[in-house]
Amino acid sequence: IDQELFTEYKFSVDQLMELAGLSCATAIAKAYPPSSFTTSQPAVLVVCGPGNNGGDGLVCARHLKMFGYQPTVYYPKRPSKPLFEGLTTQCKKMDIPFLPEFPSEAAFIDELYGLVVDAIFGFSFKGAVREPFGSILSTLEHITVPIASIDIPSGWDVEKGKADGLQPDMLISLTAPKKAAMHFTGRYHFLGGRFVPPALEEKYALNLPAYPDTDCVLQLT
Ligand SMILES: NC(=O)C1=CN([C@@H]2O[C@H](COP(=O)(O)OP(=O)(O)OC[C@H]3O[C@@H](n4cnc5c(N)ncnc54)[C@H](OP(=O)(O)O)[C@@H]3O)[C@@H](O)[C@H]2O)[C@@H](O)CC1
Ligand SMILES: [K+]
Repeated sequence: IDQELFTEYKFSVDQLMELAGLSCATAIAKAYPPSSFTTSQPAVLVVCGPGNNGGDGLVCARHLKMFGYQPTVYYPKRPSKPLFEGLTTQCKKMDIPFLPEFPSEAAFIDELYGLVVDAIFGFSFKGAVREPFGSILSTLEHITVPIASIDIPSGWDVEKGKADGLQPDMLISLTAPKKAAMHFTGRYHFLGGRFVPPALEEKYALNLPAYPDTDCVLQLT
């Protein structure tokens, strides 16, 4: 589906990433309004990985800032591609800080942020987690503030999940929930990425639920 959107339907990655990231920020704003934060500011740590899932995270951070949150980004592995360089510059010009190092202890994250956005890996993740993401995920497994995972909880097998892995409070499935979403036990499951043309939805019998009105997200649970 991903391939066809680009090759046959002629969407660019930037277009879909913008809609995906906007969906994520919108879903977060619905589940965790700024008033629900116990930190003095609605501070959010957005952890971005090296692929398109990380790109969704950068777009999400920019929209969160627009919505009145205080996002901070951690982006340790930055591909030298115009798309990611552009998204990084856009965030910096929105005064979104980039952390030079990941907090060494889970307690530091709990103290400074009210929410963590997991934009590390999406549907192309496979095999054993390589550094620096192994240590980052180990720290995230010990935080107590909620985690909102974009598309798939990072470190999970895309189909089978990971019983002893990250247990996010929120999952924002993009386009359609992946098989691992069956193992999600957090409080909020949203569907986002309202950009699948009906013909494509039909071809793959996606059977997507209807989005309400003009909303770009739909709460599933
Ligand atoms: N149409 C759609 O559906 C849309 C999808 N979108 C989004 O794109 C996401 C898919 O993005 P994607 O394909 O770029 O890959 P993604 O999952 O981010 O990760 C790959 C990166 O991780 C790395 N890596 C892999 N395994 C690893 C390991 N074990 N340990 C360490 N590193 C590992 C791998 O590195 P490499 O193997 O190349 O070194 C590569 O750099 C999708 O989930 C959704 O969020 C939207 O943006 C737009 C519309
Ligand atoms: K993720």
